[in-house]
Amino acid sequence: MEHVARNISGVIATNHLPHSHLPFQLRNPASSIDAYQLCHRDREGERERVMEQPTIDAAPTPFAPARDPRSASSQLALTLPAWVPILRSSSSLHSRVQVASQVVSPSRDGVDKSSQFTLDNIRESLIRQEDSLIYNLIERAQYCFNAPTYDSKRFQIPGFDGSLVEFMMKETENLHAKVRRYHSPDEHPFFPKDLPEPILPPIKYPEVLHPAAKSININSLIWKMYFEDLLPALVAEGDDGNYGSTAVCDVLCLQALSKRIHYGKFVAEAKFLEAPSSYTSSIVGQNRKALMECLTFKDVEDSVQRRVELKAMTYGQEINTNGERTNPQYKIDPKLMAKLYGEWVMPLTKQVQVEYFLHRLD
Ligand SMILES: C=C(O[C@@H]1C=C(C(=O)O)C=C[C@H]1O)C(=O)O
Repeated sequence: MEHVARNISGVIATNHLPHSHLPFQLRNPASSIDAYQLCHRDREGERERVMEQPTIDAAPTPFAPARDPRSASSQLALTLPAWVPILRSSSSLHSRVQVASQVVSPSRDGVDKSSQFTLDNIRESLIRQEDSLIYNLIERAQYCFNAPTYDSKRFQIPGFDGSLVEFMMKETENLHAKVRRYHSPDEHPFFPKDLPEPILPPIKYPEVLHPAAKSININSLIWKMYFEDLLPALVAEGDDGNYGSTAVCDVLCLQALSKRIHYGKFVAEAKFLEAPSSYTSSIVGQNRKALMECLTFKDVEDSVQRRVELKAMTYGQEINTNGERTNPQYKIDPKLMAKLYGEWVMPLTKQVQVEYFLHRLD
């Protein structure tokens, strides 16, 4: 019970403390899913004690980053949102930008907006998210296309009119909404209509994005791209009967893609803060083409593709206990992974950036 009591005070304390007072010893710029999994793993041994808890505040916070349970001060980190690593101290001193740098002390709403928010830090988070995305796509690639998963007439789901994958996504989002996933500014539902209210109290997020960011959600495009372009290129044709597993994998892939692509909002904000004058006239003139040119860094895109290909090679090989490769076949074609990034992931991320820039001066 003592441990849980500390958690409760952690929740209360972080709601009142400026973020600069929080221990930024977070491990990885983990994605929400990663954070959930890590949190869950960290707490595995404590499950019984946590479940004894009578109050809802005592529940583990899924969208907070993982913490080191041995560190007393890390208790406070429990309620930080998963994307907070982009605000953490960075060893890289290049292109450091202060958000609302005129705010030097915590504002009255208790949020310190002077935390570091740099393009380097955001790019680091995008690099970390590659791991989640590649792993999820590798998992999906073990199954065939499995068309019945996407056929709205194939399964009779009581009270639901749609395909198995739509059902899985909607039910998953309903559940995750209850633990406030979609209150986090880096999370976007595919089916935003009729989501339930969270059962957990709200978290106060630092307001680093322009308020117009809330209205940008391109998940319908991501959904279309995933099923029409990406999936047919990724998996073998045919039907192996694993429709449930297929739908579970699709949900994870779509969520990882959505998070990565909507991170474009943070990328765009950091780019704007670094060089507002480079973007202002294009924003005023609502010039999409000029914005796209200005926000594009070809050298960064090339290195993203190279790294993704190498990661797909590394994660997609079978090795024995001597560290030797046992199968010459990769689980997923590394070149295909680089192509997926080049043709879909990066262009959609840039599309989000353009949408954000267009409203940056509203
Ligand atoms: C995300 C960025 O913006 C653009 C999009 C990229 C991407 O999606 O990986 C990479 C480089 C840029 O052309 C960035 O500059 O890092």
